[in-house]
Amino acid sequence: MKEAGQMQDLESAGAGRSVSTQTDSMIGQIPRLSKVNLFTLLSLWMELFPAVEARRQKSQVKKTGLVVVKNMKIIDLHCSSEDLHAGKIALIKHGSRLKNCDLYFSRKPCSACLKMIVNAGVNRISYWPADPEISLLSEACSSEDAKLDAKAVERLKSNSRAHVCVLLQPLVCYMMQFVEETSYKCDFIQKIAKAFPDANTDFYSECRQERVKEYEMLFLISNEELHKQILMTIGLENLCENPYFSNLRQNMKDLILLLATVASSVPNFKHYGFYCDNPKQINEIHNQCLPQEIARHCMVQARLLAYRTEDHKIGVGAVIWAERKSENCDGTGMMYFIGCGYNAFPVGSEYADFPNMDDKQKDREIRKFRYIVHAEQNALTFRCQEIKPEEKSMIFVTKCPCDECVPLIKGAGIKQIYTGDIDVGKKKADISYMRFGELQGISKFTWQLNPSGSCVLEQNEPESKEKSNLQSWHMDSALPNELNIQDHKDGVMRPIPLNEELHQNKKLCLGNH
Ligand SMILES: O=c1ccn([C@H]2C[C@H](O)[C@@H](COP(=O)(O)OP(=O)(O)OP(=O)(O)O)O2)c(=O)[nH]1
Repeated sequence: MKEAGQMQDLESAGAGRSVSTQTDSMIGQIPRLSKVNLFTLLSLWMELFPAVEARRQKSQVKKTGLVVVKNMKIIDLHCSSEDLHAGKIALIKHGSRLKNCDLYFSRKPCSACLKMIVNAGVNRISYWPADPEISLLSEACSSEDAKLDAKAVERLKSNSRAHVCVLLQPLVCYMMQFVEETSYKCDFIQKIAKAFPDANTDFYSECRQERVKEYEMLFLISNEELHKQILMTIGLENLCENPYFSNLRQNMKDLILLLATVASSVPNFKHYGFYCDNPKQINEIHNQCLPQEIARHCMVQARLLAYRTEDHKIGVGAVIWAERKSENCDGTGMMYFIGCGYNAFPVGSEYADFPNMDDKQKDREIRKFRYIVHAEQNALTFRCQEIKPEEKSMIFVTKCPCDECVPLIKGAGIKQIYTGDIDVGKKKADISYMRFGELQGISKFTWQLNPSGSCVLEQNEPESKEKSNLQSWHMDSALPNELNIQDHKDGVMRPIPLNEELHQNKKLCLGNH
């Protein structure tokens, strides 16, 4: 089997650890997402980065997400824009620094991208085995150009030093169950569940189901025969036979389900979102909240990272982004990636090198707190870009930053924190969360009901669908009966009566991808 054989264990390759896959993927009691699957999931998720411009709907070129990895560390996240494919964006951004990098694409890249990235000396190109970037689906299927492109890609592949392959690993035992449980239990869902105890619909399951459907449409070819045809055209004929084909589809379905589950844990529900408690702050430009869809998108990235934790009790993920003053060539608009991390013991350590008990343990020497590196600390340490003081930089953390991390975030010059506030004000034996509440000089956006719109929301109102216009900035300073939407393009404030908005948004929304 040419490519299925490449579904190998990559954990130890470059990861600096000699532990076996099973030990590594089952730290203590909780299952762990493999790095390869994390990169793949993030590439799919980047394809869904909320569009800042009109999508290429009619074009045969599909939007593509891309994760750039060096030494098994994520160094950038991209998504194609109106003008540029993801591979070309990576080339523009990194040039020959792509040498020896591994690239994870949400679709097999077209020949125009492939020839450049191969030429830059990349080490490996992994892609999701469904419809490629130059689509072979629908009427376009018969397009001569699409088939020619697929052939050219094969030729480039066979003559290149880079390894062009499909890397999908089966999830470890109980991974899916664990992701389902932790997603449901996470702060974002629980806060809503507590506020609406009588809600007669299980909004979380509804969210999840809708997302599963949506992502299956996008990332899985429902007709198996058509899928086989596409695999044959893109040089994966060896995967068309069973059991390889059914295994491949099962792995794809599992990853789609996992992505949908994590994505629904930061739901687009009523007027819940990341809001600032201090309305005075938001008039300053550096303090203005991101569009909620983008904030949720980045928080889901952080939540995915948390499934790589080495703490057997709680996973924490953090991702840092910044906003340039002008448009970027990337499909992420003005946003660009700075770094990411999760809570883990120091790099190079082996499982069992360090104590891992929590503060309920009487013996202080065997507690984890002096050894585990926090998600924010890893994101700052392994960042691949400088944090520029003149730019709006922001960190998304799945858990409220603790007292050890708050001064680090501030000292690094990060302007905004997006997080939950479940532990705020808590003082535990070895870790406390007192400083976040008192923190000044950084805007804090915590998960809550929009403070300016909450007064008119009734418990049994239809769920609200957020406006998908990402060129609008939601402003917290709205009058009680209306939400002010600022058109970011022309700077004009356009008030939308809340009633009208609710009327437009009857259906529970799972995001507007
Ligand atoms: O800003 C932070 C705070 C904590 N952590 C990580 C470090 C450690 O791995 C875990 C500790 O979390 P918690 O405070 O919830 O302690 P616990 O002992 O795991 O849980 P609890 O005492 O709530 O039962 O979270 C971070 O990554 N960033």
